[in-house]
Amino acid sequence: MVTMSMSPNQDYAIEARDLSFYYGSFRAVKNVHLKVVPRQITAIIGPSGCGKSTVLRAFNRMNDFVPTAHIDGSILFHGKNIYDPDVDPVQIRRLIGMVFQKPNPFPKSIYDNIVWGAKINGFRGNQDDLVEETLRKAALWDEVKDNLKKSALALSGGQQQRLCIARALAVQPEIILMDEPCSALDPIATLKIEDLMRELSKTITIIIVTHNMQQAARASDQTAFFTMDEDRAGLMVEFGATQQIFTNPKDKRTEDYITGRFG
Ligand SMILES: Nc1ncnc2c1ncn2[C@@H]1O[C@H](COP(=O)(O)OP(=O)(O)OP(=O)(O)O)[C@@H](O)[C@H]1O
Repeated sequence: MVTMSMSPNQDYAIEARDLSFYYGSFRAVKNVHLKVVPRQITAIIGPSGCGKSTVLRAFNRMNDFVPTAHIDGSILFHGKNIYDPDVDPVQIRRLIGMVFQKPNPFPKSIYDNIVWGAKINGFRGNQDDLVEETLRKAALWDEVKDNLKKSALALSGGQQQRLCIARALAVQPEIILMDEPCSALDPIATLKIEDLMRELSKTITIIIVTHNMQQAARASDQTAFFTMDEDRAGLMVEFGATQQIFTNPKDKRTEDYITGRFG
């Protein structure tokens, strides 16, 4: 197994280098170069089918579960291509966690949702402390502290999503990938998640796929705009500071998309 320790001067948290992604013979994404800035929130936006989720999942090898999927190019994490044969994907998914569109807590207690993954990953510390600390980080502690043995499925959708974020945090990742994490939530729960993302980004890197352009504009530091080419392959058109992308895009395709003329 490869040990990944942060090199002190690394200017990216993870980097896609000339990444093309295939499902069988279909090239879903082509030639993506993307350097994700550490401890910031990066939003990936673009029209349906342009490969946002595919790229996001490539960042922690979640696509390994799709038998026809394969990549060209590399994804560098601590200077190492995570697709190299000596890299353990389980270790990658511990360091690069994921939160999905629909909250998916385990059908267990709130407490067990937090400690389960941590125990599998060799956690030997005090479980009560881990649960409290993690739920505080996920801005959920005050709402659930008296009901830790209650089923996670009895929580509201927004609370379940914050629990899923807590569950991801419990194994101390460096990066959290979020695939449309608020699409099943109401506006108040959505804002709570965005506040939480802002707080978490002081210490970890967040990459979020969102269809909601206001959310990208409001909640991210960097934005990557993807679109689809004539061959239906997704490509990255533009990447930069969110404010620049939304106020002064360099590419006409970005401008058309963010002003609602396309997509
Ligand atoms: N498991 C799969 N097998 C085959 N093709 C797939 C698979 N998953 C995605 N695709 C195809 O890859 C392309 C990119 O899909 P992807 O879901 O990454 O796009 P997206 O931008 O996230 O779309 P959306 O915004 O609609 O979620 C699409 O053409 C899609 O049909």
